[in-house]
Amino acid sequence: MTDKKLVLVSAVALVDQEDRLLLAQRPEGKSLAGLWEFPGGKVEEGENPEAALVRELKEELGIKVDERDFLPFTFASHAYKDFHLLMPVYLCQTWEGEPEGCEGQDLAWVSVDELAKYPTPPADVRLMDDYRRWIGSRKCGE
Ligand SMILES: Nc1nc2c([nH]c(=O)n2[C@H]2C[C@H](O)[C@@H](COP(=O)(O)OP(=O)(O)OP(=O)(O)O)O2)c(=O)[nH]1
Ligand SMILES: [Mg+2]
Repeated sequence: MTDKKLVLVSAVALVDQEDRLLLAQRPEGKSLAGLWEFPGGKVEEGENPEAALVRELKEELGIKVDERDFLPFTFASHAYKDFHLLMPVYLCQTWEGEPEGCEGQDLAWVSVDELAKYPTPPADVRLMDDYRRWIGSRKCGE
């Protein structure tokens, strides 16, 4: 049992044609500042996770995505000190526009070999392993 508040966050593994993953650095002043995360954010009241992600990617990265291009990929269920995070992560390889850090956040397109250089929030450690496995299995199938 837990009395922690459940926080629902939608996030994306945005992967380009060279198999690079887009990571965003959490800005100063926010929790977990400086760590590299999957772009996304909190699902608001009355929103579903896919609609929230479409909105967040427009706000944070300035790109247009179609929720039909979101493939359910993995999720985090992680106990932070003050809340419990539930975060579905979708895979998306199609979008319109060039991602920019619209909220002043730094962005990085990261190949799987470089991933270890980008420290992530604690909840993301296992997700990065899922991503490594996915890229690995794709490369074998080529
Ligand atoms: N977007 C995202 N959030 C993550 C990841 N890993 C992780 O622990 N989180 C946590 C950090 C925050 O506690 C929460 C996301 O909240 P946020 O502050 O970014 O939400 P938001 O974009 O809606 O921003 P705000 O309007 O609330 O400021 O989820 C991740 O990979 N991506
Ligand atoms: Mg966010």
